[in-house]
Order: sequence, then structure tokens, then C-alpha cells
Amino acid sequence: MSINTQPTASHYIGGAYVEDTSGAPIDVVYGATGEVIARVHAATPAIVDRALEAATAAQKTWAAMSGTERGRVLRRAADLIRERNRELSILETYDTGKPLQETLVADATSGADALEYFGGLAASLTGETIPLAGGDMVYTLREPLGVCVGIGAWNYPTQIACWKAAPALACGNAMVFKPSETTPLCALKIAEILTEAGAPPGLFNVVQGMGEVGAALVTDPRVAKVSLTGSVPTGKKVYAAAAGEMKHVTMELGGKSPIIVFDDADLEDAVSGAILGNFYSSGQVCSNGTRVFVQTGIRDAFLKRLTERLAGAVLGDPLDEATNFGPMVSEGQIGIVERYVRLGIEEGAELVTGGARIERDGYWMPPTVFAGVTDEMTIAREEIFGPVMCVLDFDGEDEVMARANATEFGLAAGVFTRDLARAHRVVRGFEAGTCFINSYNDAPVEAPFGGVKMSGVGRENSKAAIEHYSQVKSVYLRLSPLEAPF
Ligand SMILES: NC(=O)c1ccc[n+]([C@@H]2O[C@H](COP(=O)([O-])OP(=O)(O)OC[C@H]3O[C@@H](n4cnc5c(N)ncnc54)[C@H](O)[C@@H]3O)[C@@H](O)[C@H]2O)c1
Ligand SMILES: C[N+](C)(C)CCCC=O
Repeated sequence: MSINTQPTASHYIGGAYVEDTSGAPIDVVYGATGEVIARVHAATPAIVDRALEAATAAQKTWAAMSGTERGRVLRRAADLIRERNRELSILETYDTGKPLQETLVADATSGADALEYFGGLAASLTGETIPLAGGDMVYTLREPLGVCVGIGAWNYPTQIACWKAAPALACGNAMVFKPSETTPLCALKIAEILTEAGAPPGLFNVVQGMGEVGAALVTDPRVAKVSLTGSVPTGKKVYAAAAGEMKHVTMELGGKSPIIVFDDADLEDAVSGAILGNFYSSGQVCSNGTRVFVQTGIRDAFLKRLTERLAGAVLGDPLDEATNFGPMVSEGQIGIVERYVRLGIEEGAELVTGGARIERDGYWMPPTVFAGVTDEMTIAREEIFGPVMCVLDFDGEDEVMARANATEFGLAAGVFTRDLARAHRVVRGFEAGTCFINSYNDAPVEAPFGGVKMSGVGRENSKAAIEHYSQVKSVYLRLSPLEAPF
């Protein structure tokens, strides 16, 4: 299947594509080849204003519909996404460079799951009645927040748009979404599909642009809530700007998550977890377990088996479904990874495999493993956001727990052991929002996803997300006589 990567226009506002070429041009570059595959333009202030006006108007219409009607639209959108999964997955591959083998199962399908799940919940979002003395009562109304802004990172452009839009729309909000300037294509397709599914014009709008377009959205008084997926430095700025007007926020930020492998772990499962937690999407995953703590008794066997299994990585044309490892998203991102590899070597880590950029068009860095990594090394402390695994040795449980938690981040954490009592003890001790026992990086829509500490605020997916896209109004109803002091 061949697809046209150039979108009809840069923005999607009020149920239609909108162009304004006076905004700065943004070239979309395919990571596998370095070729420019599309061009969009950053939103001007007039475009931002138009999107917010459209969202403000649509939100009122949408909120007046019943939850059943809203849910039906979202579920129809989910069905359309599934019908067009291949086409959407190919676009995701062009937008990000991720191999089609991955995008066919992890991106549009994950977006559809979110729309289906929250579409199913929409009709059941109700308040409660609270009986009081004398027949009085309080009833609560669960209300939408209003216009929500979604701002995306570049690693999961379809998934991020849907993970934000689905709970927001289910609760009766409208959304203006700004994709990452690196991957502006996929969210436009989601906007198109929502319109086709029956969403009122203006319910879900997409505007393109760099950080300043995001910043203009965050501070606009018409906006009630901001949900950002991005790095910690951006999160700090966006959170601070939103606080100026007491806006609601969800912050899905970065991480440096630990995976702990105990001596009694199933070796194959532990190696699978480390591979999934470091090399899926070429390592460009927020929740990756990039600090792999391996108990000394299993260390050599772990490294040997890991090295053998890495021979199974197939680097090649991302559109060939046999390819299971793709390029990095951009020249900028591979440059960051190369710098960390140099630092790892300079600071004394042992480079087991990888580490050198592959000399071909595009941005190719092979799976890279450092062993003998110590806690104070830069590669063990900072988020790299590329295919670089750090293996650290440990002896005892108390020691490794202290070291695993000794980070400003707290997005995810995993443990591999056959001792289930230990596994539960370890996850209770993790300072992380999303934990795994004998698994890694699963993210079903039914489960809350998000971080603690610097990795974020709020949760995406699951019923927990409803709390972050709605507010409760209490209504006191008096049936008994109302007395006053005079
Ligand atoms: N926790 C999660 O769910 C999750 C998921 C994916 C990625 N991430 C994180 O995202 C980062 C990688 O993505 P990135 O490089 O696109 O992140 P980034 O922080 O550079 O950019 C994220 C988004 O914020 C926008 N932005 C930048 N400055 C802004 C400002 N001042 N105001 C408003 N918006 C602004 C960008 O244009 C982009 O759309 C990593 O740290 C990764 O861990 C987190
Ligand atoms: C579903 N994954 C693979 C855990 C990705 C979540 C979003 C983080 O980058």
C-alpha cells in the first residue's frame, strides 16, 4: 500500500483542513532515509485563535449531548481507525521511522483501544447522591472542564493524540492538540476520522508548531486544562505557565526507569524484558527500563544471552514487516545518543555491543549495551531516549532498592524474579507510577499510566483519567426548614 505523506493542509480546525503558509515552514523528515516527506507550517496567532474559538463553540454542543451519544461517536472513530490500521500504521512509520512490524500493533490500535474504552465509559460518567439528616441531600454533577489542550512528543504521535483526546472528549470537553513539530502528520488523520465518526466541527482540532505555539495555547484564558507528553524541562515550563491561571494539568514526562533482575529470575523472560524495555521503538520510549540492575550470580549468563538475542535484531527498511528495529527519529536525536555513548566510554563503562552510528542515509544507531555501569555515571543518571541499555551489578535486595530509587524520575520500574513474595515487596518499594512483575512496558488502556516525582502528574488511561478531565459540582438540596440566627 502506498500512501500520500503530504497532508491536505497543515492544520485541522472546525472539522476541516486549514492552511496558512505565513507560519514558519516545518519539514517532516523520514528517519530511515533523511528525506523530506512533507511540509507543514507552524500556526500563526490567528490560527491558534481560530482553533480555540472552534473548540469553545463545539464544546458547548458536545457537552449538551448525552454520554451515550458521545460514546457512540468515539466508538465509531475506534472502528474507523481499526479498519484503516494499515494505512495509519504506514503513516506512523513515515512520521517516526518506527518499523511497520511495531506500528501495525502498537499505535493506531492503541489509539482505537482508548477511543473504544472511553467511548464505553462515557454513558456511565455520573455523580452521586449523598443522603443527609432530615431528608436533605447533596447530589454531585460530574462536569467537563471546557477546552483542553493536548501537546505531544514525537515517539507515539497517534497514540498520544488518542490517549489525550479519548478521555477528554468522553467527559464532554473539546480539544486543541499540538503534535510535536518532529511528527506532525498522524494527529491530522485522527482529527479527520473523528469528524467522519460524527464529532461536531471544532471538537478536536490540530494546530502545528514548535514550543511557542504550545506556550500560546497553555496561557490562553479560554483553555481549562493542559495535558503534555514531553520531557521534564518542558514539563516544568508548561506546569508553571498553567499554574498562573490555576489550570488543570496532566504531565507525562521522561524517565530513567530501573529493571531489577534477581538471580532466580527466568533468564529468557528477563532478557526479553530488558530488550522490550530498551530497544522497542529504537529505545525512544518514556517508560523504558534503561538501568538494568542484574544480581551478580546471573550477570554473566544474562549478558551472554542478551548478546546472543541481540543478533536477532533486523535493521532494514521500516516498511518491510521483517524489520524489527528502525532508525532514530531525527539527526538531533541520534546526535544526543552519540554524545551519551561517548560519555559512557569516557566515564569507564564497558561497551558490550553497538555504540557506533551506522553509515547510511537516515539516523541509524544499533542496539547498544554498556556493562559495568555505576550509579554516578552520566549514562546511568540522565534520560538518553535512544537504544542504549545500561547494565549495573548488585548483590542484595536492600542495596538495589535504594539504588533503583535514587533518581529524580519515577515513571516506571520492573522486577524479574520467581519469588512472588519478593516481587510484591519490591514493587511496593519502587518510587514509580507504573510497575511490572516479570514483564515490561505493557500499557493496556484499562490500567492507569503515569509517573511520580519528576516524571509527571496525573494519569492517562483507565478510569483514573476521568478524574483528570472532569470536575465535580456539589449541589446541596434542603428539604427541612432553613433556620438562621436572626
Ligand atoms: N510519560 C510519557 O507518557 C511520555 C511519552 C512519550 C514521551 N515522553 C517524553 O518526551 C520526551 C521526548 O519527546 P520530545 O523531545 O518531543 O519532548 P519535548 O519536551 O522537547 O517536547 C514535547 C512537546 O512540547 C512542546 N513544547 C516545547 N516547549 C514548550 C513550551 N514552552 N510550551 C508548550 N509546549 C512546548 C514541543 O513542541 C512538543 O510538542 C522524553 O523526555 C520522553 O520521556 C513521555
Ligand atoms: C505503550 N508504551 C510502549 C509503553 C509507550 C508509552 C508511551 C511512552 O513513550
